[in-house]
Amino acid sequence: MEERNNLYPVFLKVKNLEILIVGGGNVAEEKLTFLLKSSPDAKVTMVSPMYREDTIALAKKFGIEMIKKKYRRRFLKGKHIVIATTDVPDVNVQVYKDCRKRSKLVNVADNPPYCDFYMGGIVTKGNVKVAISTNGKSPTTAKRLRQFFEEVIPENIDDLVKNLNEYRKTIKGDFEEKVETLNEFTKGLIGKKEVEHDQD
Ligand SMILES: C[C@@]1(CC(=O)O)C2=NC(=C\c3[nH]c(c(CCC(=O)O)c3CC(=O)O)Cc3[nH]c(c(CC(=O)O)c3CCC(=O)O)/C=C3\N/C(=C\2)[C@@H](CCC(=O)O)[C@]3(C)CC(=O)O)/[C@H]1CCC(=O)O
Ligand SMILES: NC(=O)c1ccc[n+]([C@@H]2O[C@H](COP(=O)([O-])OP(=O)(O)OC[C@H]3O[C@@H](n4cnc5c(N)ncnc54)[C@H](O)[C@@H]3O)[C@@H](O)[C@H]2O)c1
Repeated sequence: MEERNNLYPVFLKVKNLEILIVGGGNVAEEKLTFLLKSSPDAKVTMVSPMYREDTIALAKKFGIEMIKKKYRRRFLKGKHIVIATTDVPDVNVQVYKDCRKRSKLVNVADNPPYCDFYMGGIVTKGNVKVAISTNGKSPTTAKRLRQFFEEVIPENIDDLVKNLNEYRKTIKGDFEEKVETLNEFTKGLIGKKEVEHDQD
């Protein structure tokens, strides 16, 4: 069987979730930067005895709580998602074990066997978001694809979404009729006159 990405993507309301980042170095800063780029309203706490200057500035800007201590199990309390980024492999593995034991989602950054989930390449255009994964095989490809889609997805894609959202409210009929009307109306968008499987 050919290899295939079986990961299931979800779009988390991180505004309502508690995220903990363990560590405050380069990797922590990279993960935090991309998290906040996608989701500036994410609720994040960091725990680390040392932070980079730029990380402190970023944390201040986005209201992120910073605890200046070494990781302890008790810092997991109330957290839903945990990202471990320290330069001490044993600490990262301990975070992983502590989280698994408590059924918390955990990602040891850049360490696929110790990840319940992977961070993705993310493109946001208004209400539209595209997330990219290479199944952990090539983060560089995820980054390049992200850059590609940032270029090709038109800035005004959000106008279309908003217009269709308004139009959708005005359509009469039952659910099936509405679906049919919306599908008919948007056929041209994918550049084909005939769409064979309209529900796909
Ligand atoms: C997408 C992105 C999101 C983010 O970080 O938020 C992300 N990595 C990014 C960049 C990036 N990371 C690395 C490089 C250097 C080039 C290289 O080494 O390849 C570059 C590129 C660069 O910086 O140019 C180093 C690296 N990363 C991982 C490993 C281990 C391994 O591959 O085995 C190593 C080697 C460590 C070592 O050598 O020791 C692993 C993971 N990195 C992932 C995500 C997950 C898989 C995502 C997927 O399924 O594709 C996964 C599995 C786990 C995770 O961390 O979640 C972000 C781009 C964001 C953007 O630009 O939009
Ligand atoms: N820098 C990179 O781009 C890169 C790329 C691939 C892999 N890595 C690996 O990832 C790891 C982290 O790299 P980095 O560049 O972020 O390191 P770093 O030295 O910049 O940061 C490590 C951070 O972990 C914190 N830390 C150490 N012990 C801790 C503990 N007990 N509890 C909480 N925090 C603790 C430190 O205070 C520091 O903030 C390293 O093992 C490195 O080899 C780094």
